[in-house]
Formats: sequence, C-alpha cells, structure tokens
Amino acid sequence: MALTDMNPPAGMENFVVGLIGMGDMGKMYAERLSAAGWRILACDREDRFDSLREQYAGKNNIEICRNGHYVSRASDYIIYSVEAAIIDRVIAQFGPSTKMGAIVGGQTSCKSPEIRAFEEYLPPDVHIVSCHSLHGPGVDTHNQPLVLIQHRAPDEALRKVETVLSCLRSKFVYLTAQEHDRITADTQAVTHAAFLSMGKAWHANSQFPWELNRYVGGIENVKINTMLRIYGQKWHVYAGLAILNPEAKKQVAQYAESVTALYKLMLKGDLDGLRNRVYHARDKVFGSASDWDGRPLIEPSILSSFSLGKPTDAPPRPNNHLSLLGMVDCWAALDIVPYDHMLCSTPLFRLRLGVTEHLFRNTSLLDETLRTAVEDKMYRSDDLEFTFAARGWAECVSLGHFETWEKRFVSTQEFFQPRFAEAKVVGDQMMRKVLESYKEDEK
Ligand SMILES: NC(=O)C1=CN([C@@H]2O[C@H](COP(=O)(O)OP(=O)(O)OC[C@H]3O[C@@H](n4cnc5c(N)ncnc54)[C@H](OP(=O)(O)O)[C@@H]3O)[C@@H](O)[C@H]2O)C=CC1
Ligand SMILES: O=C(O)C(=O)Cc1ccc(O)cc1
Repeated sequence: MALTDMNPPAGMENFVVGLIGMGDMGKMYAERLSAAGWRILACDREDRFDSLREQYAGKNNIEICRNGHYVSRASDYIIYSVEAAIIDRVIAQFGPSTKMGAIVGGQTSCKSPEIRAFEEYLPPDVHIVSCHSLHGPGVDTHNQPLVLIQHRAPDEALRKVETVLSCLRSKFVYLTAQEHDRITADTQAVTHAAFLSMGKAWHANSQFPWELNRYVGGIENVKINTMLRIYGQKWHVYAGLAILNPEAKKQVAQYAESVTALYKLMLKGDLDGLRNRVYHARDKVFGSASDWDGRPLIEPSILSSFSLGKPTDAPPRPNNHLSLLGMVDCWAALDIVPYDHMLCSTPLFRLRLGVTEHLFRNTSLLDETLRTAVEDKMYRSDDLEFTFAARGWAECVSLGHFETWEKRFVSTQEFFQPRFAEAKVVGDQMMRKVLESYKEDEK
C-alpha cells in the first residue's frame, strides 16, 4: 500500500496521537502509527528525553516531548503505555493536563486500576476509550485481537480511535473493562502460573531442560520454548497481570491447589483416584473424547519439529505433565472453558492451550501420562520443586508483593539468560507456524 493511501482521512488531517511511555509497546505503536501517516507526540521518563530525541531524530512525524504534560496538552488521543503497577501515579501526574475534548486510553494488561485512575484524575470533558493489544511487542499486529473499551465516550470518539488504530490491521474486540479483566484472567493467569512455575522448578534443580534426554521432543519443545519466552520478557508485564487482576488471583491460588492435590495422588500411587480426577476435569473443560472434531490448535508435526535440545529419533520419554494436568484441573474447578475466549486469545495462549489440548485429545497419551505419574519416580524431585514453585507464586500473588514477585522472576530470568537468543529463533518459527494454521482456520 502506498503511504499516501494510509494518510489520515478527511477531517482528521491535524489529529495528533500522544504516547506516554516509550517502552516496547509504546515504541511499537509509535512506529506503526507514524508509518501510517499519523503525527505522534511521545515521551518516556524525563531523564530519557535526550536519548529518545536522538533515537527519533530522523523521523518526521514522531516528536519526542520532555514529559507527559507536553504530550497531553497537545494531543487529540493519548495512550498511556506504562507499567500497570504505576498507572495511577502516572495518570494522576499528567491526566489534568489533557487537552479539552481529547480521547484518553491505556495499554495496560489489567483495566480496573487504569479505569479507576482515569475516572479519578481526568477532567470530565475528556473521553475515555481504552485499548489492549493481545500480543507481545515483537508479534505482527495483523489479525491479532485488539480490545477496545468505550468506557466514557460517545460513538464518535470510538470511531476516531478505530480510524487511528485500523493501520495495525488487528481484529477489534469490543468489551467493557470488567469483561476484559475476567477474560484475560481466564486466558492468561493459569497458563502463566504454569510456565512461570516450570522455569522456577528447572532453575531450583539447576537444570537446562533441553540438555536432559527426558525433556527433548514433542510436548517438551513447546513447554521449554514458551517458558523461555515468558522469562525473556520484562517482569512487570506478568506481575501486573497476576497481582492487579482480582480474578487472576483466585486462579493462581486454585492452580497451586490443583497441582498440590495431583502431586499428592501421584505420591500415594493412587492411579484410580488420579485418573478419575483428571478424566472428570477433561470432560468439563474439553467435553468427552468423542466431542473432538475439527483441527487441533497445534498440528502434532509442529510439536516435534522444533527443538532446542539434540534431536533424537527415539520417541519422547513419557512424562507425567503435572503442569498441564494442573491447568485443566484448575479450569475445571473454576468452571472455566478457555475455548469460550478464543476471540481474545494471545498467540502464546494458543500455544499453551494447544499443547494441553494435544495431551488431552489423545486418550492413550493421557493414560500413559497418568501411569507414568504413579509408576515413574524419575520426575519426583522435578515435580516437588514444581509444586513448591506453584505455591510460591500463589502466595506472592495473594499477598500482592510486587517486590518479591520481581525477585523471584529476575533470579530465574538470569539463570536462563544465556539461552534466550537461541530460544527466540526457535520460538519465533514455532509461533509463525501456529499463527499460520490459525489464519488458515479462518479462511
Ligand atoms: N509487553 C507485552 O507483551 C505487553 C504489554 N502490555 C502492557 O503495556 C504496558 C507497557 O508495556 P511494555 O511497553 O512492555 O513495558 P516497558 O517497560 O517496555 O515500557 C513502559 C515504559 O513506560 C515508562 N514510564 C514509566 N513511568 C513513566 C512516566 N511517568 N512517564 C513516561 N514514561 C514512563 C517506563 O520507564 P521505566 O522502565 O523507567 O519505568 C518504560 O520505558 C504495560 O502496562 C503492559 O502490561 C500490553 C500488551 C502486551
Ligand atoms: O501471550 C501472552 O500471554 C503473553 O505473554 C504476551 C502478552 C503479555 C501481556 C499482555 O497484556 C498481552 C500479551
């Protein structure tokens, strides 16, 4: 498309978009919106003014401002793209400087604190239309869900936001702030808890799982890559999601309970008890095995084609997949059916649900998993650490301790740091395949 095709439409030629917070998401928006012809005013913390200005010196329609006051007073639509934990302070600081009649929104992953702060600090003549791109900053925005929340605004303001953001070519999903928080908790809280706990457990045992034969191949590839992708991000993104969303708190707590109960059944060697519990959860979340039709979220060939470890011709060693059994048990306990929210699913969520679905779709694989759980002692110490890790995250989230959360996350991030670059290459390929098959489904 020629750049001129993407210029602002008639009536919005002088419309200015303001971005407060020029981290990963803010920069991604600045670059995409400015490429579509929108004039951008942007800022980060004041001490980054000079370096940001230098970085964007050659970009004609991105102007870096000293702080959020300069952005707010001259922009027609302002997006706050800062850490969720400090959103109220940042809005309190710059909100009163908002241009009269402007539209304001935020990018944070949990909307209740953001909306509360907008209501408290924005002048009454300012419209509130919030947003949330349901993917990380490195993902192509095309076709990904983009939530729009018309909280306090006439339709005309929403139309303007749609016009500006249409250049992302994402799929708009219209929700209230409350619906957004419930749905994102349902799709993200439990799966994040599982993969964060996996990383912590491997770290506690000083294991790089791809160096161990028992973690090479099949489902293990997705588990390891997803775990590394999560630990490769900034800590505050996942802390904010879990700690600030009241629905998420409940789910992280239930996940720890589910994992503990399943682990105890494994220790007892109670195969019947374990099978009954897991089958019951499977039927609640996925329906009975005979309900399976349609394509899986992840083709089995994708599962085995990417590996960080040495490829082997041998079939993957059976694992008890406590982390995945725990997710389904938790969803069942809370009456959550994750498929109800596919419209709001992130690419990583589709991977995480896809790998779980792969295990539960295949009754013989599931039965082998349950037998392994009671008979094979090889994973006992990994699972002990995993159970501790899940309970540790749950305690930290229930107490709302951002500082402890950060320390827990960063120590494990440092442990895996040397492998992030390689994992990103493999993870990007895996993600591309999953996204391609998702697009094919929609044709
Ligand atoms: N990363 C992701 O995958 C996604 C993130 N989100 C959400 O988007 C928001 C931004 O995330 P992301 O870009 O990844 O995070 P980043 O940490 O990369 O960016 C946030 C930026 O805002 C800056 N900032 C903090 N306070 C101020 C202030 N007073 N004025 C101006 N700038 C300030 C931060 O500075 P400093 O670092 O010094 O605090 C940082 O540079 C978060 O709420 C996150 O939850 C939403 C979708 C996906
Ligand atoms: O897909 C995931 O769950 C991610 O990890 C990426 C992510 C993180 C935060 C968001 O608000 C949206 C997407």
